[in-house]
Amino acid sequence: MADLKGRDYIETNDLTQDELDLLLDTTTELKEKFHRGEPTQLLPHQTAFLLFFDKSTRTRNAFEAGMTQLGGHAHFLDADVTQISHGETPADTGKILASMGHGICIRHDLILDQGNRYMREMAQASDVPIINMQCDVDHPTQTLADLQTMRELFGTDLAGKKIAVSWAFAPSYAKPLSVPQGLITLMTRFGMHVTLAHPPGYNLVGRTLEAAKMNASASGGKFEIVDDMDAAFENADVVYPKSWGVYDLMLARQNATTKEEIGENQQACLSMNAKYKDWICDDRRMKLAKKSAVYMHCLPADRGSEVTDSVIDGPQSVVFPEAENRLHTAKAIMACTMRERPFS
Ligand SMILES: CC(=O)N[C@@H](CCCN)C(=O)O
Ligand SMILES: NC(=O)OP(=O)(O)O
Repeated sequence: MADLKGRDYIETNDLTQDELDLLLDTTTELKEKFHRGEPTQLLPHQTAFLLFFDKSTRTRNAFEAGMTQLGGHAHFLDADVTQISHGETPADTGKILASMGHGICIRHDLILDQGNRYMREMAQASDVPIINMQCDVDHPTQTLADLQTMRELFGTDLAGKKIAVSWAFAPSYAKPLSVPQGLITLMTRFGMHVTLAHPPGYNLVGRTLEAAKMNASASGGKFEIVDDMDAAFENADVVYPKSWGVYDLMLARQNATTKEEIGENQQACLSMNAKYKDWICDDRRMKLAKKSAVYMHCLPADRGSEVTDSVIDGPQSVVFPEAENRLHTAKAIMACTMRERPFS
């Protein structure tokens, strides 16, 4: 029987199918108890440290409220006001926090090739679970909530259901790749037909594409990449359009040293995005998907760019139940990694 006690949750691909099922079943149990008003104090007197290098609304509050509901305490840490900003290493920081609490949750998503590495280095050195609240590679607490939401809508057998994970226009510089990468990696585990759509140049990182291909072939699902948002939406059960950045331009920006270089890079990103302003999820595109299709987004969404108000506020949108599921999945991940299996 699967048991995640003491384990890290850094990428969904680190877990077996049984382990993912344990997290989903625990989520359902915790959610039902929450709605019945029953206590779920599975982690009394435990502390989870929440270390944020970047901003958050949903994730921080899901983990803080979630830990209260589990009977423990979530301690918020802004990386900028810790000694990390003076160069203290992930190994040292991890050892110290592990000696004082029971789990360390980290968001470190905006710097390519750093967030995932930071979490892996801390995990090597610390003997409490490390939970990834979004890194440069994956956003596994988001995608688990997305999977939970789909299971609630379509039943636990998602085999053959089509999800369109599409790039969408945003007037901002560059959003992380972790959400689309996490989605194609996880949804292909469940036999889903995953279509990734993006304009030329907006490629995801190779190892996540490889993982999606392998997962699809192992589960009997499908994984394809197209450069046409309409084609991706055709006959979809779920549409998940969101913006992300151009990897090479994001990397160039990280390496830029002068104000001029940064300015030029930013301009290049904005003008590249602007070529694809018509990549918006609107009522016309929703009609290409199945009548029963749902619109999903991790939020925050760029209204008027990624999606029209009529779609995100319309009858096919499930973004608010999806966001609520961040709470119940966060509790399940903490409860399953910070103690033995909670419900038999
Ligand atoms: C603006 C920004 O960094 N957005 C992030 C955070 C939202 C997490 N789902 C993103 O779109 O990936
Ligand atoms: N979806 C998500 O991760 O939201 P936050 O950035 O607000 O945490």
